[in-house]
Amino acid sequence: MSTAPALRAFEQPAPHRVIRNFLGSDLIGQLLAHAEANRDTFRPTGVGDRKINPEMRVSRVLRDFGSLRDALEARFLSVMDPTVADLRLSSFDLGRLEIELVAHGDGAFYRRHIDTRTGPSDKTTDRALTGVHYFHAEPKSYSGGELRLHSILPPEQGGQFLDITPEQDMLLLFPSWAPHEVRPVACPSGAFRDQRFAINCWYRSRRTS
Ligand SMILES: O=C(O)CCC(=O)C(=O)O
Ligand SMILES: [Fe+2]
Repeated sequence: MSTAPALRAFEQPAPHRVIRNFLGSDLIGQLLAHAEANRDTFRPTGVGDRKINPEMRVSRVLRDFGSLRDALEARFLSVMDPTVADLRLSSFDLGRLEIELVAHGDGAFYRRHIDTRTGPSDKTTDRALTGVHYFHAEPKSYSGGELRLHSILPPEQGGQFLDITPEQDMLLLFPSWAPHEVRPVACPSGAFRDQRFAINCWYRSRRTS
């Protein structure tokens, strides 16, 4: 099928940016310890207003970062403006950061979605920019779990995708409207500490009307 030139951008995966060595090994160590100490507090993740839907999403989430929250928020905030410029996104007025820690164990996944539609409803802000920061215990003991970044157009209409493999201490940023998915994870040991950990950070834009 031939696509009108104006639609070609919709065949490409959305713009994205990768920042390596984002938090440093000290903070990674503290995050792993925090995750392990709170392993029983992780809850099944939901979609939309936290509705659990195991056809769509399987993983567990912790929203309490304890004493690590301030350092994490400062770090995520520091890359917002350069990322908006780098990805040529429309600038927005930050309402708040939404952060959570997600553990994907053996068989976990998240099917294709856009983050502007899957978050909790909030009358004053909307998710504008998504950051996903990956970390894991060494040696890395899971495989799969690639972040698949899709184009706006589906594959039947010429849409393409790109798989990004999570690396230790890597931050991936993309616009929250970009369709994406988490490919299934294999974590054969079954140990909690071997799971695929990711901090989701949504930069929420204040609504103007
Ligand atoms: O863990 C990831 O790579 C992305 C997770 C995600 O898409 C989400 O929680 O909305
Ligand atoms: Fe997402």
